[in-house]
Amino acid sequence: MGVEIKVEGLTKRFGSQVIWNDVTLTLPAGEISVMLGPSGTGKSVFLKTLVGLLKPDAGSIMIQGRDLTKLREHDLYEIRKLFGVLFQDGALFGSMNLYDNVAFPLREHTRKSESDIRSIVMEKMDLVGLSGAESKLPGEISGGMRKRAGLARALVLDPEILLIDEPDSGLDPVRTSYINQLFIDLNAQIDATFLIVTHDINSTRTVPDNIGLLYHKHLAMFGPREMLLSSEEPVVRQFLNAQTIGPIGMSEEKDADELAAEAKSGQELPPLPPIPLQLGTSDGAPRRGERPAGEWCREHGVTPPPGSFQSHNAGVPGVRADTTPTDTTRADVTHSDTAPTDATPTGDAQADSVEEPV
Ligand SMILES: Nc1ncnc2c1ncn2[C@@H]1O[C@H](COP(=O)(O)OP(=O)(O)OP(=O)(O)O)[C@@H](O)[C@H]1O
Repeated sequence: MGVEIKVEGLTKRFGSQVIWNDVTLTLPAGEISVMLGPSGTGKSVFLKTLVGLLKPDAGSIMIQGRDLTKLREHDLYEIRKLFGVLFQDGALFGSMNLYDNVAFPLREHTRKSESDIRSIVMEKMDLVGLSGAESKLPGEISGGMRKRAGLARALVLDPEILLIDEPDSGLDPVRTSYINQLFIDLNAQIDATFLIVTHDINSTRTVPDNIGLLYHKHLAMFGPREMLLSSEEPVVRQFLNAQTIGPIGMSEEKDADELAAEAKSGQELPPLPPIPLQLGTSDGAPRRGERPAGEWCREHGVTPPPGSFQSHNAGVPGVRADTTPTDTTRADVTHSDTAPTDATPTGDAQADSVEEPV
């Protein structure tokens, strides 16, 4: 069913180096959240802290009424079973074929028979579109397939929480779209709480229910996707729109001289781009975290940037162009020469996507 994770006042240091300070956020049960941040701001450290691999210096992580930071090794071991983790490279054992890699957590952490293990492994391999690749070694397959094998392995213990570190690193844009679709479909099917770390702005704008931004040793903002995509806060605005103008510099914060020079030259951040529709499931099944397009903006009296929530994404698998309040349907489709005219995807579309050899 997915469980809520409530983080309060979390601080992590390595020696005298503060990684982040006083991080407070709630990952809502069953929703997809994305964590962003410039390189080195401690996103991976945050994931490792959530799963109990690193101890924070202060703060709490509440899951099912228990503070994970205070648990003893045995209880921590138990609570870790709620988590599935997908590391950047899939973290597969190079000498084991995919079947054995995916079966590994079941053999390590359960007493299931080999025939039960077989049916679980085959089900998860199928879920990520890797049926038929069981006997391949990690070195014989592409980076995208390794990520999906890592995902299958993260799923075998039926996690309530899925932590995913840079699923799109090293993937081309098409493969990134397939894996994004897979996350949306998986979230609808297993209803777990997802936290994805990514640098991919397009994925961030279209996939999650919530977005967080770590910057300069603190959490700059965390909240619903529409809140961050309509935010005028300079750091959030600069990062989510991939701009050089703004407080974030090449190596961290710009200094006062750099900002003054920028202001003097009259450089300003461009207007906010339209908020795109959120990616839907391939078969149109609803997800728990899904909200009607524009709902957050309406409820909070925020005027979204012009052109928001229109069907520019018609033809993208899973995007239901016909359900949006400001939908102007095909007139808005700017790529009508390449996009299929029927924007309503079918179950087959999903099957095609997961069978694609990535
Ligand atoms: N075990 C460790 N011991 C000491 N320092 C560490 C350790 N793990 C991470 N760090 C430091 O913590 C900081 C944050 O690292 P982290 O990998 O979490 O950043 P990130 O935001 O995920 O970066 P990227 O986007 O480049 O992957 C870095 O300065 C890193 O060197």
